[in-house]
Amino acid sequence: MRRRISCIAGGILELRWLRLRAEVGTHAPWDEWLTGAGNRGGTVESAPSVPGSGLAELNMRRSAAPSQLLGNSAKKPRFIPPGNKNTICLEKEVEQLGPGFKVAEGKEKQQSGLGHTRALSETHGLDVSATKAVEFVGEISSMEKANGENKYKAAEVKAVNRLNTDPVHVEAPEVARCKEEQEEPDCFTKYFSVVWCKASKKKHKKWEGDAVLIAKRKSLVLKDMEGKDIGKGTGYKAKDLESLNEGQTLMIGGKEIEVMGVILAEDFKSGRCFQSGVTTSTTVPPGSSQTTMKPFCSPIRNVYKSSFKENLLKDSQSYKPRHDPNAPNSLVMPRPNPSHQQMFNKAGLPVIDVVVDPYIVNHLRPHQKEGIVFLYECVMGMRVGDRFGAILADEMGLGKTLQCISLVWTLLRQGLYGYKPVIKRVLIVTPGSLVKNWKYEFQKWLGSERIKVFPVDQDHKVEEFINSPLYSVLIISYEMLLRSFDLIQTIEFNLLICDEGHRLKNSSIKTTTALVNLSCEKRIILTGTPIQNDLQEFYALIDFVNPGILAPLSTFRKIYEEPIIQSREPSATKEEKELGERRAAELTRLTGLFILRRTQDIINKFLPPKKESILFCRPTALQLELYRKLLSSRIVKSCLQGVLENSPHLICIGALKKLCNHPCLLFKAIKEKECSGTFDEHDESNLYEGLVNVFPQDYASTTFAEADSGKLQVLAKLLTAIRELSPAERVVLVSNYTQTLNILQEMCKHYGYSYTRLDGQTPVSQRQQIVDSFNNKFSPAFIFLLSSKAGGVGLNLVGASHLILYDIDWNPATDIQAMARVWRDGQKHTVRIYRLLTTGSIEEKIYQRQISKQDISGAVVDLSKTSEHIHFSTEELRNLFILHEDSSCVTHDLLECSCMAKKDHQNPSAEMFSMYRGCQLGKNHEKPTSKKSLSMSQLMQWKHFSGQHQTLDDPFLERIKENVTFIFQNATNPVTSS
Ligand SMILES: Nc1ncnc2c1ncn2[C@@H]1O[C@H](COP(=O)(O)OP(=O)(O)OP(=O)(O)O)[C@@H](O)[C@H]1O
Ligand SMILES: [Mg+2]
Repeated sequence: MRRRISCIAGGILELRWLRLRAEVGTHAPWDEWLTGAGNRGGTVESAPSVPGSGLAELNMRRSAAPSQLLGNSAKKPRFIPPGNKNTICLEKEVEQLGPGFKVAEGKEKQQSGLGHTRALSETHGLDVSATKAVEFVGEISSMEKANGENKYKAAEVKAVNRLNTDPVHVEAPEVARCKEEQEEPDCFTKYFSVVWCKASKKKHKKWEGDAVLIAKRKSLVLKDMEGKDIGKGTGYKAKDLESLNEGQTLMIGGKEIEVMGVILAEDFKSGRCFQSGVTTSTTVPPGSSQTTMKPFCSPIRNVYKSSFKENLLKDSQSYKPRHDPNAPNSLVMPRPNPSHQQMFNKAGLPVIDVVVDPYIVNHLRPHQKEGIVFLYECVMGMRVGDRFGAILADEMGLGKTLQCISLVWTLLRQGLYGYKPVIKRVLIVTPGSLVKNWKYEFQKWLGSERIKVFPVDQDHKVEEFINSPLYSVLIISYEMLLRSFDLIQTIEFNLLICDEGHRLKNSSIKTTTALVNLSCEKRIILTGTPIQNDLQEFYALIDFVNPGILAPLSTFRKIYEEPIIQSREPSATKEEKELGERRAAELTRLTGLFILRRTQDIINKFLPPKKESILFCRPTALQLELYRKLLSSRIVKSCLQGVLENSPHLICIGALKKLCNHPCLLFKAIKEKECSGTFDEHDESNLYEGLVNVFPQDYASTTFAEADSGKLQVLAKLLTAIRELSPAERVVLVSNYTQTLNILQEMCKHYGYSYTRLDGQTPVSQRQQIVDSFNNKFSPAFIFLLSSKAGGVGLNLVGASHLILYDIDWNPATDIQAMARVWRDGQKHTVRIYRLLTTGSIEEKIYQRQISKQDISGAVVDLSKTSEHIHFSTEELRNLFILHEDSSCVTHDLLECSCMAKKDHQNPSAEMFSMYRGCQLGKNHEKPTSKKSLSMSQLMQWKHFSGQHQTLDDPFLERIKENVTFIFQNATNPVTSS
């Protein structure tokens, strides 16, 4: 339910925040949570009992190995002696849904209006009226045998006898008919929901999946949730199989299973029992054995009907979580506080520990465990009252996907109050190139038996998801979502995950408005680059996940945006600065309750070494001449005089960037303009005037000419070096431009390098396949050509260990995104990243701007903008439109470092280098904590040297130094040898 705060005046808004603060104040502060103080983050070893709830500690229900139940007969699942008559009825149900089915209906009718005990006694009466407890032999429950089975049986027999004499027991006519049919003992089929794992003697079982067990006469068939046979066995005693009941374990085909509940024949036939979540919902708590007689729909609701409730609460001892909360390394979700219970557990159902499946927990990194707890608290409304949204903004590669998968799996299978799972259906919206990756990750972490997810593509339409009972997770691209929105709207989703969700920063785009209209209140945005633009975009993301939490936009702008922006102006007064900082701090604090961001540093220790080099490439003579000519054009001059109407400066910037990549791109643009024949004063043709004469007479844009571009020369040599020095390693080659990728592709052909390519033109359906086959170690492709704009986000390209960024984007996030594709979990080799910049050109200026903008770290937003939106002052343009021909690195010149004068800084170690006080811009103690948000002062701490030095300790750089004027280099997780 969307709730908007209708505060219009700032004062009211402040009041609202005060209230919010007060609500929030009941929780541990965010930083405390993160650091684990306040006992909130990470593994919760011993969940506190719920004060005032009147509920005792609840026992685990599903995951416990049978051995854990022994020694306390009260905790044991009840042993219900086999009832031949009943099984004959079931057989009828199976065979024809005839009399037996009627029995079920009739019984249901009888039960309604009766109390739990009475209903139970009827069931038992039906089961046992002509029998007594039987021995339980064969493979079944050998562990139970070994641990005082007799006592167990005795208790059960007693219970059964008591039930047999229950005076309220009345036989329905159908029951009598069952009794008559008792004479055919061997003929029955029963269905059970079970969990299974490979047979082992371990105390703490790790169940590997749900399954359906079919018991027919003396044989068993085990089917996974996709309906595939995963185990078979014969030679059991029919009476043992007939009497199978919840909590009992047995072996089948090398697998151990535990029975979770009985499935109606009808549910098996309709396939509903294979539907995700059904195993939980068709299973009733220990102590009740009436499942077989209940219609499928809403069994949980029936179980918790008010007539039952009291009994169940009293019987809370017999409730147990799906997984053992006390098992070593268990990840238990925080218990709700009393106010949460008051709000969300009006029925007073038992509070059950929610425990993440140990199958997945064992793979989780510490930060991922914290992330799962965080997400859980957010979507359960435990962090901010009545809000259920979260933004997981971990830096790239920290495994946001796995954290979400863990959450989804937990919520689909477990309930906090009673057994009803928290969610039933999940919608994951993601960029097209990642749809298959999500499916792959689900499989990677949960195997194929546990859950079936449905990725939408050309061949698999949303209708199929709607019509099939098998799926609980729909994965769809943003584009496809819009196309199928009418259908999507008809599905009730309980959790919405928007991967790379920063695209929702614009609240007026179709995708955002469509998603906002979905009536799903648990919403998660995943993004590695959360706020690329301004505070309004930040607001849009917040408002998407937690509608209304920040008050109306107009108020937000007055209270936050304006003071914060004002405080950053050079002309800001002391008071303005102070106000802006305080507002920013408050905004950070407030939003920090449901935004979690961890930097890549936290997984560095799990990753192999990374070496990052910024290579300043010497421009060719042709590039220099063209560059000069461009700068002397009338259009550039008018820009410098402040004539910026129609954005002529963007045309100039575009031309200079093309030239830096390769002169042929400029040549092509000139020719195209000539052909189009249009002309006006601020037009490109004005810029290109006379330029064509600078090109050689026979110049052709179609021919690949390595010698014309400084960066291309460096690239070609670098690839040759990689091929020779590390023939088994592969390269990702990134550009922001399709035309540049075409040139790089030509170069691959020229050198005979096998390559693969992913850009905006690549059909979405093929993207994951391209990525997968490249990552395969047997892939023949040496190079992966990647358009960072099209496919930079989210991809895992760990098949490569070298990544070359051929050009630079205004937005540092784009480049950081691209660079993170290779140095991530799963990478086995030392990673080498190279950024190519043309010395003295606009590329250096863009780079400087990138890193100086990242200096604004710590503020609530990174105010760097995408190129079209950047506002340039005339002063900035003047700086941008200068060519520094006589510098080997303008960026280094800016650092005012003394090393160039001394010429003795080649190859100092990072530590040694920090001793050169003359090289430090900042003070030593201001060393930044995150290497990711590189600033000018941090750059100073990188190793840096001119390409002229005689020996470089890097064999790859050694090969290219002739074409490189300067190098900055940084190593993370360095090893002693390069
Ligand atoms: N605990 C883990 N152990 C091993 N590998 C992991 C772990 N967590 C994640 N991974 C792997 O790390 C890679 C990166 O994870 P993922 O794609 O989820 O990152 P991300 O946070 O979504 O990054 P991005 O912002 O780039 O999309 C994947 O191949 C994933 O399978
Ligand atoms: Mg991702």
